[in-house]
Amino acid sequence: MSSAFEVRGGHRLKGEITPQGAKNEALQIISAILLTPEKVTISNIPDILDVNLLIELLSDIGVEVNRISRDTCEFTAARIDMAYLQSPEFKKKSGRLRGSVMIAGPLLARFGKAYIPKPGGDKIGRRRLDTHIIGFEKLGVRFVYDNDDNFFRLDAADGLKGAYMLLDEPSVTGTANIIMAAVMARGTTTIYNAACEPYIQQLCKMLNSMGARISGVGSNLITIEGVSSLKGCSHSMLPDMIEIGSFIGLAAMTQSEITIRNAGVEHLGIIPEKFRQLGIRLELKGNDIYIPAQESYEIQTFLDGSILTVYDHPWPGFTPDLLSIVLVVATQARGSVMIHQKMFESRLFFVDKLIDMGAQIVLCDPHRAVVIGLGRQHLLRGITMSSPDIRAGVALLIAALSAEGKSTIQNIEQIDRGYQYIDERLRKLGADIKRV
Ligand SMILES: CC(=O)N[C@H]1[C@@H](OP(=O)(O)OP(=O)(O)OC[C@H]2O[C@@H](n3ccc(=O)[nH]c3=O)[C@H](O)[C@@H]2O)O[C@H](CO)[C@@H](O)[C@@H]1O
Ligand SMILES: C=C(OP(=O)(O)O)C(=O)O
Repeated sequence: MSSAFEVRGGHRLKGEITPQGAKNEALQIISAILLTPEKVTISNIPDILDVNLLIELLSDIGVEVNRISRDTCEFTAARIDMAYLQSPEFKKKSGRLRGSVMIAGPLLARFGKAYIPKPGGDKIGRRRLDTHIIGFEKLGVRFVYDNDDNFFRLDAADGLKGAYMLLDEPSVTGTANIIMAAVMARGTTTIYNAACEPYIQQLCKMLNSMGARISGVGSNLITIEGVSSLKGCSHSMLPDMIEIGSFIGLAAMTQSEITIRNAGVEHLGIIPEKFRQLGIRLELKGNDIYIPAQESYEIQTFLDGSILTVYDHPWPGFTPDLLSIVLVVATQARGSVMIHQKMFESRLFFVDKLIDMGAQIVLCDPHRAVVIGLGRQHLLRGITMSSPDIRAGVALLIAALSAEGKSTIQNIEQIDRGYQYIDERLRKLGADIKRV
């Protein structure tokens, strides 16, 4: 696969686009198939690098994978090769994505053993696994950490036992991992300060349809009554809310009229409202989002007239995965906004590329940037740049599509990790983008 996008910007786009199935949900759901020896059918699977890698990893450890259509797979985890989990190939492969960490919970639940190599994913700051490991420990798991090759060996020789736990932080993958470990533990597990993103809600819905007994779904207090086994099920992924937010930003930045079809609007939480705070008009029409072509948009202030701050917060707050998009969209707004990325310390450094393109941004420190909107007084200039992480990559792509002239975006594997056939889909809206 080639590794750069060449974009000629400054064109208005028009048309309809349908979001892919949610990447971060898919990584949880596909890990959960390990909880049963029976067949599990998953649909609306996004065809993206991270998800394909996870499926490959499962197949390597013995899961039977039957792709019945482009977005639907049947998985049967009847026999698992536990020895493979200690091999160098496993360490290497799972080190290429973040989601691989979530096969540990189901393996502990079913086989009482698991191994976690240093996971991959975006290099956006420290990404500790403490919440996962401490949660497992509360369920009776012992762990050994090999410092030399960043490898956790987890063992629950006496089986898992339900427990009460108050998480140090509402980690998304940590909560998913602990829930999956606890579904077949003896007795009751209570997780307080649990993450409750739609990804987690969907996971719980799937597990309950497999026979699990989870209550409190959607809240930060989850109760799980252990059951002895789980059966097969069918599950369909929600539309990817991060892709939806990216398309809203794209429409505003390129003054385009775009309809996002089947956007699962009831699951978007505060996302539409945050884009409205930037002055973007959008209409929720049934399950679609219509964004009219807008000559300009003006960032709101707080009620007292002070400068708006957009910051990340665990669900139902605003997801950190859309802050890079909000930031890029603000560069062409009228008005100013402070972007405060509280969770990750290296996710704002990509602003230097936007500054090179002509944006007015002050990076105050690794967590905060002030954007002074250009209000379309002049367009950004196309440049050659490299995509540092998945969301910054798409933010740069949006900038390039709105910019004057040609841009080249390198390292687009980062974008392909999470956005399905993005060039092809954007071309259908009229974008001038090609892989080179
Ligand atoms: C595969 C997957 O699903 N990845 C998502 C998942 O990653 P992941 O599950 O790895 O992220 P976590 O929820 O564990 O935490 C992310 C970071 O935020 C920090 N933190 C977290 C909670 C909190 O209240 N305060 C705080 O500072 C953590 O220390 C960590 O550095 O959730 C992140 C946070 O929504 C998203 O960016 C990732 O896209
Ligand atoms: C940070 C992200 O992904 P990952 O956790 O897979 O690195 C993301 O999806 O924005």
